Amino acid sequence: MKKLLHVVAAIIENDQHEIFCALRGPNMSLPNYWEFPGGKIENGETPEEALVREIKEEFNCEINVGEKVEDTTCEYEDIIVRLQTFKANIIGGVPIAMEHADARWVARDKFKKLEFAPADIPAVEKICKN
Ligand SMILES: Nc1nc2c([nH]c(=O)n2[C@H]2C[C@H](O)[C@@H](COP(=O)(O)OP(=O)(O)OP(=O)(O)O)O2)c(=O)[nH]1
Repeated sequence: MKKLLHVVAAIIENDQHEIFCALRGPNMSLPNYWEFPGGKIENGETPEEALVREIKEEFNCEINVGEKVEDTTCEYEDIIVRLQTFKANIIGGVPIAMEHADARWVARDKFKKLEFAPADIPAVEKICKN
């Protein structure tokens, strides 16, 4: 049976209505794809707790997690990934990429230029409609 990875990601919007997006590095799994920042849920964590921890670890800032945006399951050759996305606000610090190759604020009309990871695409489409 394929292993199930449960992953969470944050849709963080600034005052200019741009969304914070991160580029996975060449040595990470799923290399060179853009994603909404987040990561794997650890044992005993709620999705919201995991998201707060991952954003602190990977982008050195504090967030407040808001409403759910999408819940997508994506089947790969070797694993199944369930990605839950939530809206989030920065409540402390300025996000900087500690592990990713790049991270930046992106306007919705520029999303088409970025190659997003497969499980992130339904969330991309949803927020581009709003
Ligand atoms: N956001 C997102 N993550 C995905 C997708 N497909 C996929 O396998 N993943 C995997 C890659 C990572 O293993 C995990 C995201 O968690 P993470 O950001 O904490 O991963 P990581 O780089 O620390 O972990 P890893 O390299 O050790 O696997 O989900 C996808 O389409 N979108």
